[in-house]
Amino acid sequence: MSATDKTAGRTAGQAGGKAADRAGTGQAGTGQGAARDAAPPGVSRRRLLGTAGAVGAAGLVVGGGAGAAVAVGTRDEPTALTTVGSAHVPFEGAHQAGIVEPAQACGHLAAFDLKAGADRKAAAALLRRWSDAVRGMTAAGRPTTPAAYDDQVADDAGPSSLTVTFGFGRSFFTRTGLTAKLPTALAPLPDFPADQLDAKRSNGDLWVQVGADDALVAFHALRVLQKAAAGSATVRWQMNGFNRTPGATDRPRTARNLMGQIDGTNNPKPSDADFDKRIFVPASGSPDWMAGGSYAVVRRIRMLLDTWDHLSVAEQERVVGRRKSDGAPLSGGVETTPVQLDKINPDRSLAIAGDAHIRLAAPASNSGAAMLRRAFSYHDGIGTDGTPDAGLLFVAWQADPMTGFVPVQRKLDGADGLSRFLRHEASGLFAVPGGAGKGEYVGQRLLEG
Ligand SMILES: C=CC1=C(C)c2cc3[nH]c(cc4nc(cc5[nH]c(cc1n2)c(C)c5CCC(=O)O)C(CCC(=O)O)=C4C)c(C)c3C=C
Ligand SMILES: [Fe+2]
Repeated sequence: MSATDKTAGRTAGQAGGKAADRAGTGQAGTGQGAARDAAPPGVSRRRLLGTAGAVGAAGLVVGGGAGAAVAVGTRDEPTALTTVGSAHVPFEGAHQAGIVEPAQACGHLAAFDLKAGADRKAAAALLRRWSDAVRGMTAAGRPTTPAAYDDQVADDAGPSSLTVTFGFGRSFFTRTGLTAKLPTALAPLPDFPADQLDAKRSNGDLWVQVGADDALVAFHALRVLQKAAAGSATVRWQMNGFNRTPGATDRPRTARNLMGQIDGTNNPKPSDADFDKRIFVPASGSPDWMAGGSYAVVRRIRMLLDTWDHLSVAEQERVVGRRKSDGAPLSGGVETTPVQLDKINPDRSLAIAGDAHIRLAAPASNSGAAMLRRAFSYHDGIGTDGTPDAGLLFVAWQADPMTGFVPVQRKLDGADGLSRFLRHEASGLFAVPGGAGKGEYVGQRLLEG
């Protein structure tokens, strides 16, 4: 089976409805793990054993004898990539890649500012260079990188589900004289009283989200973008994140965050009737260049882990409203059981506490407001206060932040039980246009329309 074949299987396994030219939300049962974890039918036993390290080598002796081990080590023929390396996500599509696909194991978020004098034409040329480079790097088979940018860091790997997603910050429109095309939905986020934001690590003219299931592939992609930006834009900030490695769990499971909670369960699903409406700007939407696009709210949320870890598991569960072991709501059932916010315990207390995170964040508590959360964890060592500088690179996707992130964060800010253990340290809002068609670059309708 070729890399493309495997990808076709992966995509079909994830497709859950209308939005699903690329689908899956990192939820248990959406098929992400099924595709990533499945025994790779086209991968030879030779390859499996040859890459399995010490454990594999031991297995080899038991299963195939020492002679087979020698054969693996000495035969000089190309071997198939595992499914992790060969899985690829198409660059072209109605929506940009990196929104509905499950969050990969490695992620980089970066904002770039245009250099003084870089105008609309320079920005268009940059987006063209970036799109062409990403088109090559995400392709099936052996990814290609424009020779001028290539450092060969990702040479031996496949695309590894690489996605690169581009967005425009509010300042981009002033810098390029495109204020007539500024979306209303890109109005600055309101000040949330509990925020402790660092302006230098917030916002920016252009935003890039890189995700891949291999750390070298993700690094390489960001490095290529940075080189392609030379002369036009410089990095304003960069944040590096991670998730669990595909195949690390016994079956597809929803991710855990650094507080140990199962996080992502009640995300909108591509199979939901209103998924597209909630997450993507419709074809008839305004401005027209945002058709098929989405708005990304990015928050670097530090977790006060030393304080959090002092709570008992029962206290931690009360704060969130879900069981830590399996993510089941405290109103009963299993992880996927709908939450019953009005459930009363025998002692007449609320099963989901009045200030529980899932009560205050639920669409039912926010006039239906919903967003697609697709986060990476981060760990930047120990902070100056001696505690882990770790938390969540929270990325929320929605058709309009005013019917997604904003009302929910207004409700949560300093008020839900979880906010006592969090600190919002950086923030950004970006307009992410629809995907590029064949031969197009991302943002072409904005920059040439
Ligand atoms: C403004 C939006 C949100 C912020 C900021 C946010 C931060 C945040 N959340 C967790 C952990 C969990 N969140 C969970 C559910 C959940 N969170 C939000 C919104 C924000 N979270 C929503 C809309 C929901 C779904 C609510 C529902 O409909 O039930 C959960 C439970 C599992 C799940 O459904 O995903 C956890 C756990 C952290 C750690 C965090 C900041 C670091
Ligand atoms: Fe949350």
